[in-house]
Amino acid sequence: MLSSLGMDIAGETTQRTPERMAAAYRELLQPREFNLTTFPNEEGYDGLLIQKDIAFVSLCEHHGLPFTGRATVGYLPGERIVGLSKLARVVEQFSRRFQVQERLTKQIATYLEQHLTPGGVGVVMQAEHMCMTLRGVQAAGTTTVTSSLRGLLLKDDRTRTEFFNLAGAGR
Ligand SMILES: Nc1nc2c(ncn2[C@@H]2O[C@H](COP(=O)(O)OP(=O)(O)OP(=O)(O)O)[C@@H](O)[C@H]2O)c(=O)[nH]1
Ligand SMILES: [Zn+2]
Repeated sequence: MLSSLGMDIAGETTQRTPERMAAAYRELLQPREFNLTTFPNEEGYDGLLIQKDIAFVSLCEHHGLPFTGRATVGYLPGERIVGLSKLARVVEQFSRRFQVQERLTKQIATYLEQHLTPGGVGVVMQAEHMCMTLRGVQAAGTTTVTSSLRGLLLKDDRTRTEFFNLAGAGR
């Protein structure tokens, strides 16, 4: 591919470029392993917990180009609470594969719903897709926003409003 694009892959600096490029893509497509550590909700915490601005990098399955942005993940605890770092690890787990943003957003919500059995889950993702900002339509600066809501965050107006207020506050 690089030769056909005009790169001299025999050059001293570029002879390992095909190999480096393959390794770079492998790295982007290889999430780190993790265990979803949970603890009993001993305090009976019944408020929303929201983690904002989790940076992620994914690859668009149409062009193999990155889309990057920030995720906000929240849940309403049931009998167990999750270790805080694990929310960002779940985002990484599903980001580091060929994706579309809609599927990525749903997969994170479904995973937390199934593994935490919480009162509700909410995921909001905003991203820049390089395939539409750097090439193609070249809509520089465009952000795509997706959301997936489960349980009370979907069904209960007050909880949903609180989630979006907290998710939107700050930056
Ligand atoms: N729904 C959705 N579409 C995406 C995502 N990432 C990229 N796309 C779109 O996938 C579409 C692929 O369209 P095609 O017409 O087959 O490809 P293309 O000729 O390269 O299209 P252009 O990008 O418009 O030049 C484009 O409109 C992309 O913007 C995503 O996460 N979700
Ligand atoms: Zn694309």
